[in-house]
Amino acid sequence: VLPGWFSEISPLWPGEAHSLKVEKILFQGKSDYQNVMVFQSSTYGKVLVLDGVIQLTERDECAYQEMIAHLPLCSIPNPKKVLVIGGGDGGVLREVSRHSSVEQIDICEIDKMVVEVSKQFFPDVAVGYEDPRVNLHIGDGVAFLKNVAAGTYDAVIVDSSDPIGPAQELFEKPFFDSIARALRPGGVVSTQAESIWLHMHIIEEIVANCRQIFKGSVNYAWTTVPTYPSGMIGFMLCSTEGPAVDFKNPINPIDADASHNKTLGPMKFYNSELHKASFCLPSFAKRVIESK
Ligand SMILES: NCCCN[C@H]1CC[C@H](N)CC1
Repeated sequence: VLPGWFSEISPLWPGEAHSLKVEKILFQGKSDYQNVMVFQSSTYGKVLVLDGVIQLTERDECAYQEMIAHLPLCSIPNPKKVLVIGGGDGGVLREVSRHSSVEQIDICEIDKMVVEVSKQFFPDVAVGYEDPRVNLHIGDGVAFLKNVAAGTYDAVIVDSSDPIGPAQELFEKPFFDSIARALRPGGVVSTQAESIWLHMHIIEEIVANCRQIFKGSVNYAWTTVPTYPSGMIGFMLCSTEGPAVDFKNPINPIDADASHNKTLGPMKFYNSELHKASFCLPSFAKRVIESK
């Protein structure tokens, strides 16, 4: 390791490693599930790292949190009940809370240390927990979904880390089955779906599973996140059988003047044009994803 630099080395992106200059290590701990670290970077603000993998930086977290939340929620009229699996840093909660139609936001995060560390070091991200509609459950998302009554949610957002470690089973078919069961007809799911530059095989398998399970529509969208491997990351956007959902046509714009948007400040990344553009794919990815 170069003095003063953090490099993100992982078997999930062999032969490459994004690096950030480190000013100061702010926290290092080991939870029941993973190593947790926070450092002050020179140019991306504070950085949250789990098992050596960058989860978010203050400078570019907006891209991921806003897109994973607003791509599904702006595609259906009046989302009321939303479930977040993972997302312990609170950033997705912050974005979901911008939707005034939402009445209930359940979140199931397996690692309590992630919640506590985010509240301590990333207050502008963990602000999502301050919304009275939020109900925090600490536990395994797989078990949580087994106890959810069928058809409960309008939207489920799976803000997971990578399929290595605690999040492994959040990429497998039984989990997608349990999401489909928890959604109402025409309900939507948005999941972290890795990078077309690095994980085309993982994406191919996820798309094949989703096509079997989600009989509405199945789409892959993407965004740029400079500090994620390959500088981008994608999402699966799927809907269950029922009222048709056209993810590429954001029918439910965010109520920009809603009171909670005053406390949260304006969005930094998401907008309706970018919503539409995010489903446009390079040919090598289109060939695989749209043929499945
Ligand atoms: N809410 C924080 C986002 C966590 N998402 C993942 C972190 C690890 C990355 N390699 C992929 C995205």
